[in-house]
Amino acid sequence: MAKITDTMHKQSEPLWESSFNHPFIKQLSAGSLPQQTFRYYLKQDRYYLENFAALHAKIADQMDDPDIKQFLYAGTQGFNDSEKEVRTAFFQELNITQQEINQTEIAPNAYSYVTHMYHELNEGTPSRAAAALLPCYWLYNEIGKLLIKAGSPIKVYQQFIETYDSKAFTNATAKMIQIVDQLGNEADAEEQEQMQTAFLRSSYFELHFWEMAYRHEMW
Ligand SMILES: Cc1ncc(C[n+]2csc(CCO)c2C)c(N)n1
Repeated sequence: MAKITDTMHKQSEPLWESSFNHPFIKQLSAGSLPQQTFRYYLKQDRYYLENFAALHAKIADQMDDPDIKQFLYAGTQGFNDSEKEVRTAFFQELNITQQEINQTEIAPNAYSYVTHMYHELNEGTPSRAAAALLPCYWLYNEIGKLLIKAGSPIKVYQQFIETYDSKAFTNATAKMIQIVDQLGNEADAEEQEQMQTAFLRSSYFELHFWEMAYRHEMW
């Protein structure tokens, strides 16, 4: 039987291609991305990351498999220990203060993406929610691998790229793919389709996250 993640990857290909070719990504690599745009991205991403981390634990609570549970709980912990630390360093380098973070109004796409993930868990199933988390790992890992070859002349942009090409992150992505495949195998046909839809929608929101930052999207 074909792996559900292969189907998901294929279905999302046009959206992912648009992410790879988005001016935000192109300019991040070239070093021409305005710092204001990156600052905007980081402030919105803070909201996303906090919810993303919290969701790992909420999904883990509802999983039966002890390995999956452990990986997801570690995801919450890992975010709190490492990803947040990397971002704190970025905030310092770009002079983003706590006050500025507190005053950031959450933009439409960041709000919609987070709401979508909660919807998949609260109105759907833990397997659908896990599928909604996967593009976050997988797309960023593919972007990291694509961009690392050329790198970026701007230090923070280079550090950003390196985070997503790292061995630890590549391993976490592989594990998350394996988890979604296992959950896909255990799901019936209807839930498999819903998992694919959750993945596709997250891929859409990932693409629009770049667009949101690039256009400084507001309500
Ligand atoms: C919108 C958005 N999507 C994906 C990521 C990447 N990301 C966030 S948490 C995490 C798991 C490991 O820490 C990964 C890969 C991001 N930062 N922002």
